[in-house]
Amino acid sequence: MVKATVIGAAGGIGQPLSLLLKQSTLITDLALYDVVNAPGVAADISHINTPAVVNGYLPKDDGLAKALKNADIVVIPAGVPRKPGMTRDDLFNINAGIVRDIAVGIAEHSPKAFVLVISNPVNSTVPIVAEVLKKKGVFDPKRLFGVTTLDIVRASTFISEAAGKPTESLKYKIPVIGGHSGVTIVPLISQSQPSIDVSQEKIEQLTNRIQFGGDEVVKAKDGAGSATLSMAYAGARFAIAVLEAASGKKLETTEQAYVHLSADSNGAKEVTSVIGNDTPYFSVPLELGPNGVEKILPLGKVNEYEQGLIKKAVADLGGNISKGVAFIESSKL
Ligand SMILES: NC(=O)C1=CN([C@@H]2O[C@H](COP(=O)(O)OP(=O)(O)OC[C@H]3O[C@@H](n4cnc5c(N)ncnc54)[C@H](O)[C@@H]3O)[C@@H](O)[C@H]2O)C=CC1
Ligand SMILES: O=C([O-])CC(=O)C(=O)O
Repeated sequence: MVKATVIGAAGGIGQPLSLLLKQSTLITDLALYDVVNAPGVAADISHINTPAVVNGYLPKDDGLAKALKNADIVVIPAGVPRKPGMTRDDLFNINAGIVRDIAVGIAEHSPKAFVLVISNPVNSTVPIVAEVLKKKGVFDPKRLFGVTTLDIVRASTFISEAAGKPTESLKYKIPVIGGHSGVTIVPLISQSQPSIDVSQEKIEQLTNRIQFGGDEVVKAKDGAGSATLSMAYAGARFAIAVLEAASGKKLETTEQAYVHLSADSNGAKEVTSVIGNDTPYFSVPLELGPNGVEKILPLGKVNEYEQGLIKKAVADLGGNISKGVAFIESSKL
């Protein structure tokens, strides 16, 4: 029996993400929570003839507690998205409090769940969840993930296009490390598998496109929000990978996420030998297993250009992380 809970399930990401999770036969209980319309989304999705039993919850009648109770995995796409001209950090003022309150619910009702944070700014919302769980004495760094899968999905798409092989995008694996906003997103294009043979100028253009891919969608949606469908795809892919690994399956692809490096102190040593000791959180390639992070995998060979990108990412991440930590320090929990 596997219970998956989506918090923010009626939103632009939440609805298609819930739909994709309902397609997974690994999930037997799908709990959909939102401050609006969750029962409607649940009623709709519940008619699909896959195994998961679907229930929708609103805040009334202890809905959050019921949605979270005994969850094995909690996916959080709750909160506001960007409009043109905004950075992800501009979402902090609204989303920090939303994510904090959800984390309090997780600490109380599903402290052993895998927690997947989608709400932006991920660089800060993951530390917020961690600090709440620490305060409540239930933090396990192996089970907390900031979802950065969309960055690796974009990298595969853009790089296969640049290689002239857009129909083979699924084959293209490019590690994307760091955080999840602007220059904190660091694609390691030199490690692309299969490799691509393009000029340094093209590599720099591709790097910029991967770093600012979210802005492309925000601009195209013109005030109607940010990426929702590609994010639902990426979020479902990562959630299902976590569940498959938890069930003992050996995964064929390496997933990545923004984790606290204490999730695997041995693996972290190799990572910090490349990125330094100035950030406790970083998106890294992971081996997932029954308890979540089994291993933080080596970053591999990084060239001088990428080393420069890492330096900028680490510098920016520091402020994002301490802002999240300070928010919980000043919150009454
Ligand atoms: N990690 C990533 O790669 C990505 C993250 N995002 C982020 O995901 C978040 C959600 O984006 P969208 O789905 O487009 O927004 P949306 O506005 O369409 O949906 C958000 C949902 O959250 C709900 N919500 C608000 N407060 C809540 C609370 N306290 N508890 C439960 N639900 C609550 C809303 O009612 C709404 O249904 C945004 O912060 C966005 O920036 C978006 C794309 C990619
Ligand atoms: O750009 C945004 O605000 C949403 C997001 O995180 C992404 O699409 O990567």
